[in-house]
Amino acid sequence: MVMTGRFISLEGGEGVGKSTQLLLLAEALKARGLSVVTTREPGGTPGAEAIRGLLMTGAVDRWSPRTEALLFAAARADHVERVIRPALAAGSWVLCDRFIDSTRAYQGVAGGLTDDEILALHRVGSQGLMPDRTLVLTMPVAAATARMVARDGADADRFAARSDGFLDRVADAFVALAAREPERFRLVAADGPAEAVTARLVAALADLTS
Ligand SMILES: Nc1ncnc2c1ncn2[C@@H]1O[C@H](COP(=O)(O)OP(=O)(O)O)[C@@H](O)[C@H]1O
Ligand SMILES: Cc1cn([C@H]2C[C@H](O)[C@@H](COP(=O)(O)OP(=O)(O)O)O2)c(=O)[nH]c1=O
Repeated sequence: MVMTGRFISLEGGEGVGKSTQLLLLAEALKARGLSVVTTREPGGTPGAEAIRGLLMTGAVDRWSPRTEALLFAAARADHVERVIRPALAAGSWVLCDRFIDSTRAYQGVAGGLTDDEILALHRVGSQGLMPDRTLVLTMPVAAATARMVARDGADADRFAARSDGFLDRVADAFVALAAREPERFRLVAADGPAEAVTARLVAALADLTS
């Protein structure tokens, strides 16, 4: 009998180190003999990557938060159906760079939709699939923005043009979501060397790996 895998999402604002840590955490889990699939949102399938292209390019006001929420939900539905559920069913752990809590933070708390509206879209699109553990990387917005500017330079996407106030609301939203669901969430400090952050993330999964 194949054991069902665990579904882990990595969350936090831009530049906190999610993409970096996704790869390092995958290596750490593989070293423990686990089968690991890494993926990201928006994206993870050809269809969802096409929707990502619509979301990430163009003027900041190209889409309203309500339309964005629908596009993210549609991309997520394809990703869940074609990649995440099959991988979990096959016994793999799935590490996902952002998931539903990004929609709750960006389009919800910062964008003005209610949490109920976003969770309703998630029920329709993805049958309400929730991660087993959500790891939120936390660091001051200014420090994360500095990392992001160093990474992207002139290639910044639509979302990178958001005001500091918007990014502060996003960061606060993740902390508030974590406080409401302490079983699922862990807040993990994102400062210091990458290897130190990975060790904190592994520790935050200890109850799932034992
Ligand atoms: N622990 C760290 N210390 C210093 N720089 C880091 C660290 N982790 C990631 N970076 C760098 O910061 C930038 C943003 O990291 P990235 O993983 O792309 O973040 P995110 O996916 O959250 O936007 C990248 O240039 C990355 O190399
Ligand atoms: C998944 C998701 C992402 N986003 C935003 C957050 C990011 O600004 C952008 C793309 O995410 P991402 O590629 O992870 O950007 P970064 O590496 O800079 O963190 O999309 C939402 O607004 N809602 C969502 O549901």
